[in-house]
Amino acid sequence: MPSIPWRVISLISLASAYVSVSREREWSAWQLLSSFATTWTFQIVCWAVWAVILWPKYFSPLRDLPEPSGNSFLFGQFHRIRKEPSGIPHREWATTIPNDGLIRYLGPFNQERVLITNPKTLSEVLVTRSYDFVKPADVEHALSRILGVGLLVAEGDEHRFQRKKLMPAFAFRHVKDLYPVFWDKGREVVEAMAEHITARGLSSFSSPSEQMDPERKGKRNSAVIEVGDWASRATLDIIGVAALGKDFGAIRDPDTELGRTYRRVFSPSRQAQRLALLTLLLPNWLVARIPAKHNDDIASAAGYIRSVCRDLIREKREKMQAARSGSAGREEEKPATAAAVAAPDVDILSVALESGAFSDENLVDQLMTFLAAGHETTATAMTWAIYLLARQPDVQSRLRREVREHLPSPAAAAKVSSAEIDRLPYLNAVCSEVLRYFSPVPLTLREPVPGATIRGRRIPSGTRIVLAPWATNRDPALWGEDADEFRPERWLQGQGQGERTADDRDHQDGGADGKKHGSGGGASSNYAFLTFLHGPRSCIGQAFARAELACLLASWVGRFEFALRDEAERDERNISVKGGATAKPETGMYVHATLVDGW
Ligand code: HEM
Repeated sequence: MPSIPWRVISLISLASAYVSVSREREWSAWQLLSSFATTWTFQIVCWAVWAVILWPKYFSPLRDLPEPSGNSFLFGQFHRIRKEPSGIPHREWATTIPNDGLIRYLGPFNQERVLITNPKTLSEVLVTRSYDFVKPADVEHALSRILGVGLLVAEGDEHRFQRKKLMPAFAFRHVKDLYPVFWDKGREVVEAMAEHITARGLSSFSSPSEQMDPERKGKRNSAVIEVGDWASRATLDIIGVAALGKDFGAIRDPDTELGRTYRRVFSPSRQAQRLALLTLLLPNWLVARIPAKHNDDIASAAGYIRSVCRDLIREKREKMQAARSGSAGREEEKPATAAAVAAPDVDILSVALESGAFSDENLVDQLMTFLAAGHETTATAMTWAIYLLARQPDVQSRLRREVREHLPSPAAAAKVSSAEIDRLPYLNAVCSEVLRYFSPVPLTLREPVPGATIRGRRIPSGTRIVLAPWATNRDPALWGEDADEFRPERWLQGQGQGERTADDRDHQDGGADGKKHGSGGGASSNYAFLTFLHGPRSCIGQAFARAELACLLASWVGRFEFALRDEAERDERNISVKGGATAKPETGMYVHATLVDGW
């Protein structure tokens, strides 16, 4: 749907109102206003009929594309999209509607969306013409209110510049230094969970005699936990230490001011969703100024986190200057936590500061971006990982055996290096399969710049381009008939046994710089795995996220056995999934966690 030409409509209305009242000998401001309002309303109605009914049905150059049936008159497939988790209808359409890489469907007010379904069209949108497809204006506006113009929001040359300067901080040769940070935080969260489990296990026995009963002793080591909460606390601390050099302390205390403020900014409320819907009708700047609680909250909470980032940058600059001038820094300036000690100045902020390419304010934007992009994504991957392992105990046991055989127990307080994690084939296969099977980001959107084409077909401005990992990652045409099975073994087939070098890692499938795409998992194309996208706008944190997930998963599975609390959830269709930027269980993921001795 072409976007509403607010300015043109308002200008025409003003001109027409002026002409009509100026013919009168005497006229009042009220007459001018009412003439303006009448012309304005008339034009909006004409525009609406054109854009909502005539354009998509009779004039759009996309109207001959295959599309799902059962459109509502004004809302296309919107009711279904709203009712089902993001990506599920797309998965069905991609596999059931014959298509040549493009499927059109209609959204609210018959806005046109184009789902990109095959490797040829994906490669065009993501790699060869990547800069012709930008973030939709409303998405960009919502993000930039909080994040400023960081890497996630920047477009064109600004994006190219930022990406080039930040790449060294996310290249594997730097990420490998962060493995000990990931492992340390894995150890910390495992310890905290173990304490929680033993306390909960005990409290479920009411009398002291019950607590002493040896038959019930085993049960003291078991409790129901909500995986998402623990995962989210662990990944918040990790992104804090690894990106900012600041420990949020969320594992120890989930209710710190910073933690609470962070949740206010980054967890969308119902009101946020309603305001987002309003942007379909009103300009973004106007919606942002509506005096609603959400708008106030966002402004104050984002302001607070930005001020914390500013302080961190200042401290870090001072510390670096002191180090350069030969001073080791005063005792009280030294990092407080074990994790921070393990990572003196390997955090991403330090590397970005060293590059000298960013102003302090732009560095704040980048830090906000890493907090937004790198926290809930990995926490969501952990949540699904534990669910899938609880559902498939054979996979879980095999993984536990591998971990216990090759890695030190968290109790040993030993350091773990990248080489130790990366040489565990089953751990890496399980992580890849989790990321394929339940991609944390179910879908993402783009809009064409004027004149953009896909496979020679002009894509009108305002059309939404939909990239759906939840569809592509499970497409049998790309993965084979077992696409809908969680089968880590697919990543072991034909795997070279040699250890990968830093160069290999930087250029792996969908590599952080998007140069080269090696296929894996037995898929027929490199583009079959869409979790981190591909090309210049692929996830820059891919190597970081994979390493973090592997370390967390290894420490959790080594220490605990997980089993489903609710057997009905064995069928994933019984789990209601919350929409938003990441797709996770709506009411949390509750599992039985039992401490396993001997490690
Ligand atoms: C499993 C975890 C993760 C997943 C599934 C994931 C997925 C993605 C996806 C799909 C995008 C593209 C979004 C779009 O353009 O529409 C993206 C971009 C990005 N991600 Fe990640 N991400 C993960 C972890 C991380 C981490 C840990 C960081 C940082 C430490 C990070 C930083 C970024 C940044 C900065 C971008 C913007 C890149 C650009 O536009 O050049 N991500 N991520």
